[in-house]
Amino acid sequence: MSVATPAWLSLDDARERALAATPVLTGTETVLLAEALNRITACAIQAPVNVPPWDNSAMDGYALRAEDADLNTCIPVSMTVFAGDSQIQELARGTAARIMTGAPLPAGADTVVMQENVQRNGDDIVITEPPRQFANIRRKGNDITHGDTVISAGTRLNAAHLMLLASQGLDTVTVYRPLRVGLMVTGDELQTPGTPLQPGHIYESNRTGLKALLAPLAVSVTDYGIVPDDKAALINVMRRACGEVDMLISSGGVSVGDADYVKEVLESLGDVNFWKVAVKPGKPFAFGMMDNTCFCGVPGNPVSAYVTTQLLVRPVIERYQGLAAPTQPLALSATLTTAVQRRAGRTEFQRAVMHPTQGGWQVTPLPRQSSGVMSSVTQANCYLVVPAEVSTLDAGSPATVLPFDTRLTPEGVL
Ligand SMILES: Nc1nc2c(c(=O)[nH]1)N[C@H]1C(S)=C(S)[C@@H](COP(=O)(O)OP(=O)(O)OC[C@H]3O[C@@H](n4cnc5c(N)ncnc54)[C@H](O)[C@@H]3O)O[C@H]1N2
Ligand code: MOO
Repeated sequence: MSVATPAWLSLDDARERALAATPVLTGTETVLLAEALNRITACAIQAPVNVPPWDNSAMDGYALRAEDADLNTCIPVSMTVFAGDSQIQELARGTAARIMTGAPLPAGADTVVMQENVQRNGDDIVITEPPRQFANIRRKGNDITHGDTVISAGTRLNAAHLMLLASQGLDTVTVYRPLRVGLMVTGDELQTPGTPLQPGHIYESNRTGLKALLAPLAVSVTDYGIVPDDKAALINVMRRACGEVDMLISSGGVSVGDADYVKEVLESLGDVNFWKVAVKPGKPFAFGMMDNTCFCGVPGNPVSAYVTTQLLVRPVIERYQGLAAPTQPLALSATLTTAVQRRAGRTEFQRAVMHPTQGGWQVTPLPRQSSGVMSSVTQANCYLVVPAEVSTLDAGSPATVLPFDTRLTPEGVL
């Protein structure tokens, strides 16, 4: 008897299909560096100046000609140079200049001896360690040379990029305009936090989590609120979003229940590119286009919404924003402390705790993996990835883990 294969895309295929259908922003704007963190450069940036702009000292000490630096010989100190000094005289032959870190190197000097390697006797110095030519000198353009491409187009600007742009004397940068992302959740049972809970209701938490996941991506979010399980209401909000945002993320109502209308409404307003992905949690994820607005329908179960936003929505946002190279989660190998038994078929992202040992990382999946159990996401510090075709992983076998962060919460969160 043949077994029908489910019409689900693999996670990789789903991601590829979503990325292939996603447009790239064209609008750009010039913003102050102070407002540019996490924005994406719209063009390559060439260095307007050399860094450093001139040869300068890397140490507090004495600048001189290396050939004059005979050990145990008294060398007169003929001048002093501070950082910020200009119009510096040439260094007289056979003499040294007292020099501070960052001060321009006087013409003629070709080495700096740090003051710890010098004895100062009144107006003279005696060198106790022989200096190499060009030691302790930061050469003009050594860090960045005028005209170099310092940042390429499609780069998400981090703190280091902003520092580098500032070192170039720039106070603005041209970036893609913010991606306009709409967020809606659907469900008659959903109630805004901060109000007394009504019978049959639960507190709505997905918008809070998704907004936080989107925050580092520097998108501009329009909150379309809680939409009832009602086709007309969904059509109304989704049609409005079409004219207002580049991308709409909806949560809930995307499975097969009698009040799950999201996919049907997407079909009526645009095209469903795919629905259902072989991923756990997150199977009923839907992707499509409504005119030029990209649509991502994440499942309502909180963990499913959270995980699919990380796995599928984030790459789509990055592509749409103009990021040149999509980001990849850091994947490490860890040894399983306990066996994993499960039904094969979907790539599974289990909430787990990883910790360092002398032999490398170990990983322990958390006991509660239901997609409604958000508390285990807060207790985990990584996902344990179980490949789609695998039903058993033995204790002691290697497994792939995706740390939530580069700084892990220590063991003890359990
Ligand atoms: N017969 C089947 N039933 C279900 C299937 C299936 O294949 N066959 N798939 C299950 C899977 S897997 C998932 S995931 C869920 C997803 O369903 P929906 O996207 O339609 O989500 P809802 O039914 O609207 O909600 C599910 C669950 O999550 C709660 N929820 C929804 N939104 C929020 C929110 N914003 N904040 C907090 N909690 C939320 C909701 O109350 C439900 O308990 O379908 C399975 N069913
Ligand atoms: O795909 Mo669902 O997220 O397993 O509950």
